[in-house]
Amino acid sequence: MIQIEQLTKSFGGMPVLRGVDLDVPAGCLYGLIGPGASGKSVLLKMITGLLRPDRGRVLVDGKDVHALSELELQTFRLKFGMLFQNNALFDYMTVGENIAFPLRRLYDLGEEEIEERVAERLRAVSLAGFEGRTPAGLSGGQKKRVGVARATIARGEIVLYDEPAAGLDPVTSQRIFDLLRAEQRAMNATVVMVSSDLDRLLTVTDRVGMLYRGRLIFDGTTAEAKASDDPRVRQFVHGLTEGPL
Ligand SMILES: Nc1ncnc2c1ncn2[C@@H]1O[C@H](COP(=O)(O)OP(=O)(O)OP(=O)(O)O)[C@@H](O)[C@H]1O
Repeated sequence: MIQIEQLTKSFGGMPVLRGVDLDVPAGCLYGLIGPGASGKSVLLKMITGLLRPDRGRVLVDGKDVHALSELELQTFRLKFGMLFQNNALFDYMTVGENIAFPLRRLYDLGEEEIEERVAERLRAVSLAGFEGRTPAGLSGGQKKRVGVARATIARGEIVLYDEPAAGLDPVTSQRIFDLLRAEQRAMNATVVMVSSDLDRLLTVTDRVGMLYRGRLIFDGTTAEAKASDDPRVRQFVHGLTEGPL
């Protein structure tokens, strides 16, 4: 599980996180929501140790992430799968090499096993046989699916997704969310997902947290988020133009 305590961060004197406390239970699909520039991506990066807080702690399975040495961090990151906003696929590698990348970096596996696992992941995201293609020749939705395959190939216990469906049509977006949910259930992974596509995000989340002006102003089940009478949460979750935001 992930425990976040009093996480605080400023950039150039501008506070982004002002003492955020948040628990993500093991096996939970947690949706992190909030207006643009409210610190959602910053929070995700802090969970993996990619960005250091000014104050506060991130505990993953009881381990203080930011107290680890660089070497310990490398081992610790084996727990994670990640899909970042821009997919971060390597254009000079084939689809198969992209998906195999975390496996090659993290484990010493034979070529045959790597090939089998890449083929299995491609089947899971409905892109069987795409090993030899290059990312440049794929549609936006296909690139996202390759990103999902890469984020899940190392079978990390924790998977972080930042805007997994940004820029996709509604049908493809829903398919991506359904795929992420199916993957999360199959691996019993702990997932934190940031998405501005609330309608679809809330079809797959167990719990939801809302960041606003540097604070976590809501944390509860998806049903509680939808029924919240906090005017800020209600306005954001229901996409209302009138309200305090
Ligand atoms: N490395 C950095 N250096 C300076 N400022 C940063 C850095 N990373 C993030 N910020 C600032 O922190 C704030 C929060 O950024 P973040 O990317 O976490 O927002 P977000 O909630 O994910 O937004 P969006 O929904 O628009 O992607 C922004 O004002 C951003 O400019």
